[in-house]
Amino acid sequence: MNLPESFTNRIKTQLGDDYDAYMNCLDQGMHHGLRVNTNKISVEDFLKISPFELKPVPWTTNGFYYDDKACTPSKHPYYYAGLYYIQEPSAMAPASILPVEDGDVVLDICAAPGGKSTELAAKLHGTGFLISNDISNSRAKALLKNLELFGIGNMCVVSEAPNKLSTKFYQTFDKILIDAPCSGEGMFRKSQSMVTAWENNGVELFAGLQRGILNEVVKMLKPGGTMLYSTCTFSPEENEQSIEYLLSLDDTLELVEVPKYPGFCNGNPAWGKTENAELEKCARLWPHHIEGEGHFVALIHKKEAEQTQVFQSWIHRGCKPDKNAEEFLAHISSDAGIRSAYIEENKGRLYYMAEHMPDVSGLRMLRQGLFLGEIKKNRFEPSQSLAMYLKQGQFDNEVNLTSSDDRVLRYLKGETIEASDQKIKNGYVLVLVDGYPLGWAKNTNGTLKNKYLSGWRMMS
Ligand SMILES: C[S@@+](CC[C@H](N)C(=O)[O-])C[C@H]1O[C@@H](n2cnc3c(N)ncnc32)[C@H](O)[C@@H]1O
Repeated sequence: MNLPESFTNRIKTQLGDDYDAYMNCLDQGMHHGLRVNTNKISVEDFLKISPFELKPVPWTTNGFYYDDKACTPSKHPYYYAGLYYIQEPSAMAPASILPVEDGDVVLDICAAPGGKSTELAAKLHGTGFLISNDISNSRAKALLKNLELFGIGNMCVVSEAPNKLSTKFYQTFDKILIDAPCSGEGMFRKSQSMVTAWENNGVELFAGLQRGILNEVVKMLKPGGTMLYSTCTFSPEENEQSIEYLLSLDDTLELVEVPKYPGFCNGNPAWGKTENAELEKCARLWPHHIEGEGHFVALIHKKEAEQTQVFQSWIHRGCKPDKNAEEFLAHISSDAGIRSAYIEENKGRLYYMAEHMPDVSGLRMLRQGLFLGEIKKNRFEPSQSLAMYLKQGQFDNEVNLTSSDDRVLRYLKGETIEASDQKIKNGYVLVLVDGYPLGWAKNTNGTLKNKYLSGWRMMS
């Protein structure tokens, strides 16, 4: 691999005797992983139907390695059913280690395209609330798609600068993930373009960006709350030194030991500026010690205080849904948990709001709550996100196809399919693969007109 001398000199000083092992491993192929969406399927059930040969990623309960030469999980219908996320294995560590619990209010501040947000949301089990933010609006669109694909409803996707968020959300969050923009030294095996970007930007630019973000998250974490800082780079300036900077902002912050799975190394106090021995509690994942591209992870707790400010809840105005929407929603069973008191309408679009929804007015917002569908010309058109949110048996008109049925791929490509072999009523039908929803179709006497969201279609 072609690496700039400025990088090899620095990493040689950093690694000492480990340098050769690191350099040798860069000439081997990268590791590929997928992470099961436990919001839709248990790991046990997924392993029963998995068409791929999988090997567990040791630091997660739901992450697995696959051989990219033997299979392409991103092209399988289960991917379109949101049963897993394709994720580099060391990138699975941060969301797995942040101890999200039911009912938590969580912020993922640098979230796009959603690799970690999708796992944080799954860990909430439909309770609490997730705000997923990314400063880049175009990347936030991909983030929204991934959260929708995962069937998440108790979320908000925003695209804001951290200082705008902190004016709104003072001491609001139980958990915060900061997967910081970084120089990406752990991405060199993925693409030579990452090396070029590293040469163009350097580590100082990112160290500055990280400090700007840390200044704001520290205000947003509740006393008693926990945050996790991660990067996919190795430079001390962006890792140990960023954590030293964070600790200097608030003396109620303390480092928590990151679990050290086999191959994980301690953070290195000598790579900081204050020689704070506590930095050993951080974890460094190096590609020559684990099967993954590399990461840095730090877990930080804010000590309890007497007073905490609770976020200003969304005021549920509620609405009486339009007659056509109401008729449609009557076909959804109550165990889907969509209660009419929490439905909001905005310009003909209906949203299901979580019970405890932070007030995000005034923020650049891409989505608040679960988008249910739209009233168009006196008809209600259900959304793709509603289809992904539902589970088998929750809509009263379903077509369940097996993954080997060629109609599944044809459906995902946007074609009309025949279903005269199925006992279904005319009108909207939820199309499933092996019991997992893919999207909507409209049945007329056994012919299913395709209603799969055009932007999500499978390319031929
Ligand atoms: C490492 S990536 C995040 C990857 C993501 N957590 C995932 O797992 O898919 C860093 C992200 O930070 C975003 N970003 C950069 N500066 C930011 C800022 N000041 N505030 C919020 N997001 C920022 C970038 O647009 C980028 O999407």
